[in-house]
Amino acid sequence: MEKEAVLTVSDLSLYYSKKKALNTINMTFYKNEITALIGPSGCGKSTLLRSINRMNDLIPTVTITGAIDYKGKNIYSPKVDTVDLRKEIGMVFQQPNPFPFSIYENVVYGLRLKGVKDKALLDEVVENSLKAANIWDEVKDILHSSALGLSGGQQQRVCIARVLAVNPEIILMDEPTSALDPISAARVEETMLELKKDYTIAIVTHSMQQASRISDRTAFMLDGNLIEYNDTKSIFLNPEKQETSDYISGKFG
Ligand SMILES: Nc1ncnc2c1ncn2[C@@H]1O[C@H](COP(=O)(O)OP(=O)(O)OP(=O)(O)O)[C@@H](O)[C@H]1O
Repeated sequence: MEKEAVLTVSDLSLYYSKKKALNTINMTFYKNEITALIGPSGCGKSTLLRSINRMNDLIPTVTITGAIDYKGKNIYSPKVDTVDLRKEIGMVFQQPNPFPFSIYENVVYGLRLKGVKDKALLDEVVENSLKAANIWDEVKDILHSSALGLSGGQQQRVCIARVLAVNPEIILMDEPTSALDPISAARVEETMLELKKDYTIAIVTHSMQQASRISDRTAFMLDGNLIEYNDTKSIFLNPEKQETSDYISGKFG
């Protein structure tokens, strides 16, 4: 069955001042899939990921050409409200970044900003988001303790719950497990596999094992170019391009 496209990147180029970091990228992300972006350091993975919810707009030297179509609109159209966009296309970072508040307040942060006051509703969102992020059982009795008291892996799952609480469609994850120990990383990977039933996920990873374990599709990037994009099995078992083959066999990067 044809997969449903959620977001399409068309001829996207991005400069930091004069440095070209993305060169005419074309790719489509599909619903309920995990798409991995791989490639050596500096190839533009994080830049591409951050372009998908316009995080690069926060950098004054950035210029962008091309388009990213989401729900029939170019997200770079001046009419798009980036605050709303970043709720629909949420982001989880490499370093878990909980706010210095309770676990509960971390999860409801986005809803409080929207002015939601209904306690029963907030309680429900907290429970559902923490359950979906695979951490409810560990924190349900300490919801009002500081999130900073949790382990790194638990903090990362609370950050995932914070993203889920505002009901996103797409979750962008920039090396979400690289700061975690292997057991915590495995819990986050399990969480991602659960989440893809309801969400679409794009992940930047340095770990080819991680990409091959959890992603449905993999994009290999080099020097700002998208070299090859295919289902993950094909990329790892039968790459079409020599550069892809060299990278996955560890010849560089
Ligand atoms: N804020 C910035 N200002 C200027 N140049 C930047 C900025 N962010 C990234 N770059 C440059 O753009 C290029 C792509 O960087 P990017 O972080 O997207 O690569 P990456 O593949 O994610 O790397 P890594 O795997 O090391 O995180 C690099 O040459 C980097 O130095």
